[in-house]
Amino acid sequence: MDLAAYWDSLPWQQRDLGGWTADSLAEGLAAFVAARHIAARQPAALRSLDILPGRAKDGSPEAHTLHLVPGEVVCIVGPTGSGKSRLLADIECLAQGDTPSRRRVLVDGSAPDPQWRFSGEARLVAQITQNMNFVMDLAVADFLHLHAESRALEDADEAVRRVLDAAVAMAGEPFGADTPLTQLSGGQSRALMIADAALLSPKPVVLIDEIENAGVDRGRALNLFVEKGKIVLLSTHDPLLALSGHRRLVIRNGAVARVIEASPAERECAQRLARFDRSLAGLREALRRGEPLDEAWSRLRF
Ligand SMILES: Nc1ncnc2c1ncn2[C@@H]1O[C@H](COP(=O)(O)OP(=O)(O)OP(=O)(O)O)[C@@H](O)[C@H]1O
Repeated sequence: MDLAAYWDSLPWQQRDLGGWTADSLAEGLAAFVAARHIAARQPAALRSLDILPGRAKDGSPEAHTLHLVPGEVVCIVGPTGSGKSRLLADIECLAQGDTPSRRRVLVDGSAPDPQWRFSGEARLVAQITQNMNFVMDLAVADFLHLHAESRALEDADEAVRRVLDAAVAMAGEPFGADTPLTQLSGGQSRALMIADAALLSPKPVVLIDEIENAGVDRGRALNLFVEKGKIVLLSTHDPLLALSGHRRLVIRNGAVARVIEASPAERECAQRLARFDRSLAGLREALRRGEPLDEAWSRLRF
């Protein structure tokens, strides 16, 4: 039953409230409730996320405690099946010793408010995976407008334009405001999700599971999150992407086995690796254009 109908069902004497009509009072109350509800749903500015150690798959204790702060990109590496997605899932649900790993996640140093764990809107975490896709039958700009308006942004048009520009800059193939969401390629969809999560979503933590094959400019995507002060955790098998964070977690047998901070020597190696990667991308492009490999190879400068 809505508020106006409830008010109408009350005895007449109780409705005499100095000039308020049932409708205007119900409207006011509804606005008040909505405002409180929206305020309660907004995650406060996050200062830190701590991941307290749990147990490996064999039950042995995990050795590392992790302290993550806004603007930090943490990469997660490890063999297939080692537990990278489990770690992301623990963060996504703000685990409290109630997942197979028994990890606990603290928000600003304390156990999180249960509503941040269980209400979709109030969650602190946005997640982007290789398998995600849009199912709405809307044009890109209409979707972004809906999101901007639901966030009650003052200049929704400007916000939509910024997300669209960032998404197009990240995607290999350009697309426009009028492109239907369902016609975006995998890479374009991922680019739009990343730009939306970075620039429109209030969620302070972003989890990314394998975006490497999506045709997205990954360096640009990560910078967008860092500029917005998000905490980013990125699980990957791609060596260049694995080296792009401030820290790298090595997962083995279900537990964080090592935490590596990139040394200056490693950063230099990473730059050389990036040059190899560009050469390989050039070869790939030449093959796509139908060039013989030896001709493309002769232009390479390692
Ligand atoms: N600490 C743990 N305790 C118990 N089970 C675990 C633990 N860590 C991971 N697992 C389980 O091991 C299985 C494989 O883990 P997960 O899917 O996270 O691996 P992954 O590293 O993401 O693999 P891939 O690279 O193939 O995606 C899952 O069923 C997961 O729930």
